[in-house]
Amino acid sequence: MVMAEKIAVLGAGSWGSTLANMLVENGHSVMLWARNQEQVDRLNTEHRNPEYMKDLVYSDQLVATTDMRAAVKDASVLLIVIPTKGLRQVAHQLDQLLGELRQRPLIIHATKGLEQNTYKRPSEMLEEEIAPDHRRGIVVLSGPSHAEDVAIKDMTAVTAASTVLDNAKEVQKLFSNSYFRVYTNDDVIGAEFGAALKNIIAIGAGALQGLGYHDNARAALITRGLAEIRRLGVAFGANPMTFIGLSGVGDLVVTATSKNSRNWRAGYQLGQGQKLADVIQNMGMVIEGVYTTKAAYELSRKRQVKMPITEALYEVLYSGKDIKDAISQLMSRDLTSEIE
Ligand SMILES: NC(=O)C1=CN([C@@H]2O[C@H](COP(=O)(O)OP(=O)(O)OC[C@H]3O[C@@H](n4cnc5c(N)ncnc54)[C@H](OP(=O)(O)O)[C@@H]3O)[C@@H](O)[C@H]2O)C=CC1
Ligand SMILES: O=C(CO)COP(=O)(O)O
Repeated sequence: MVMAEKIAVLGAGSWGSTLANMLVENGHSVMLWARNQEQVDRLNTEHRNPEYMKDLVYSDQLVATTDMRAAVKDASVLLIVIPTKGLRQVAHQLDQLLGELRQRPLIIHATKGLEQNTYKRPSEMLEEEIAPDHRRGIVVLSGPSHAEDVAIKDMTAVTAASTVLDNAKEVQKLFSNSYFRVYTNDDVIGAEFGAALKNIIAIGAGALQGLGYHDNARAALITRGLAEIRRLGVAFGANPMTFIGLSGVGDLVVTATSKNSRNWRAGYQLGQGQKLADVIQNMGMVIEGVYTTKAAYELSRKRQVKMPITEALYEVLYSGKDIKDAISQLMSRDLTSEIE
């Protein structure tokens, strides 16, 4: 039997609201923080989230609020599910609150990306913004987990990664249930690089499908995509084994093969000839891979790590290169060995 905790979930989009609902069903007392009052009112009265996960009827035990202080007060655990772009600012606000409230919760995040210009991973941003005496530890929750599947209680397995294994084990106990199984890992760097970079490959996989390519092309992209994800991660100290785990190949496969993936769908629409600006505007949810492609491309050049697929996608997204030309160029590079 798991001890019931007071948990604050910051970020009420597709993933934050789904996880908040699951944590309520796991027996915890959960407050979900969002910045939109109408969204909060509808969550509290109709138990629906107007813009995200529209088919999900949320538990009537889930309490939403726009007051971050009320959400965080007395919470022993905080789960942050804010897109990469907004993470630092929310973490900064949170740090001030935790100082005032004199609290030191365990901080979990489920954000998948790299910060623009600094190339920081989410846990690095959290470490920089939240003072050590305002937190017990930081844990990454990652892995193949579309909110759509978790909302219908489909079988899901993910990773809780922390340099302090006891913290990862705590998260494992809080989140695991009959359909959601959490494994632990001590490789935060690998978990975060896997999570961020798989979105680039998912856009590529969607684009291939949009262009009419088939199974062999997708398998090639996923496999060679994993090779460059691992290359960059290992250059920053990741354990290579992490990339054959849930937060590596697991998340890559789910995202690069599913219509539930926002990144895959974005790629598909690009492959069908839509403009990037229209794709972003019409998605209505974050497409992390668009921004991660830029950060990863710049980082790979800085570190001199070869990432040909990321580079090709960067040129398509940011320099207006035709996708078909990018594919021809990728296929006509010097022939090389698979194993480095
Ligand atoms: N969706 C999924 O299945 C999964 C997503 N993830 C990751 O989780 C993160 C969130 O994704 P997801 O929930 O899908 O995204 P959505 O686009 O569905 O929702 C984003 C949420 O974050 C809020 N938000 C954005 N910026 C800020 C900010 N500056 N301050 C406060 N709130 C903000 C939005 O609020 P508002 O509505 O007011 O704009 C919204 O509630 C991403 O990094 C994603 O990669 C990880 C695993 C699975
Ligand atoms: O990270 C995810 C699943 O594990 C969600 O991916 P998308 O953001 O592409 O939907």
